[in-house]
Amino acid sequence: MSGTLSPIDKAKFVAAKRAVDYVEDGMKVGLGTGSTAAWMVKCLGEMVRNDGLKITGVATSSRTAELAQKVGVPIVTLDEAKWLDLTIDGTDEYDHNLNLIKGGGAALLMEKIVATASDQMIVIADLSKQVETLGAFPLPVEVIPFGWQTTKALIEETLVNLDVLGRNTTLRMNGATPCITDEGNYILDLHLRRIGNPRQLSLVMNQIPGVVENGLFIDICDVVVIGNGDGSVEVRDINNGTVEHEQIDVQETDNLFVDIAD
Ligand SMILES: O=C(CO)[C@H](O)[C@H](O)COP(=O)(O)O
Repeated sequence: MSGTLSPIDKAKFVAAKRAVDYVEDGMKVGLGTGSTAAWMVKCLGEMVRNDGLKITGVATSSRTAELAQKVGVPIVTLDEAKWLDLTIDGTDEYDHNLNLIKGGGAALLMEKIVATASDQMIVIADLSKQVETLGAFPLPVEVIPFGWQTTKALIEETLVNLDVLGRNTTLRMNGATPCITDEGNYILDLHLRRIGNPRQLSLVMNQIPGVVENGLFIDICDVVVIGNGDGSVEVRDINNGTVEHEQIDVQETDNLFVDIAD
């Protein structure tokens, strides 16, 4: 399989492969959403099936729950698990403080609830997600469908007084109809270009009636594992300030996932 992996898929795969080293027998693990997180779920499935790893997963979306079931990772609800040892998830952007923009896959609400209910959050990414300042990726904001245009107008009005460059806000579509999240809400994408004060923006957004949650993850992520197309990974731990480099042997995993689609 390694021969068929594009450099970007290899980068995502090796990040996932390194991140699952954090998972130990008996852990309750939050399972993120997206193409990078899907590699992590497949890696965990392989560990459950082949190595007898015993874990309980909590999925951050219906998509991830389906994949977990397919690869053999047992799933419970967050209410059943109550508190998690670890969450591993992808991201759309991360900065030097490991603050994030998430929600490109419309799962930000469940992702934030699950990550916040975890002792540790590990983000898996490739270098294209690294930014000096958050905001080039449009900030997803989950809103209640009722009165969404009023909520959108309020958000745009509020942005005038905040440290951002852009104010254009668009309703995320799925073809001809609005994109609906797993919780039955809409997503507004805020094209801010540069977010000067992510902490303030996050707090202010969540004060607006109709806003359920925003995609800024502030002080939630502990570790980022950055994968590269050559199979190398960098592991940055924000709490102890360490940076480690490793090479992942992709050949060992040949044909692991050939029968498993996302
Ligand atoms: O936040 C997310 C989903 O809501 C994803 O983690 C984020 O969009 C990254 O996805 P990918 O790994 O496919 O680039």
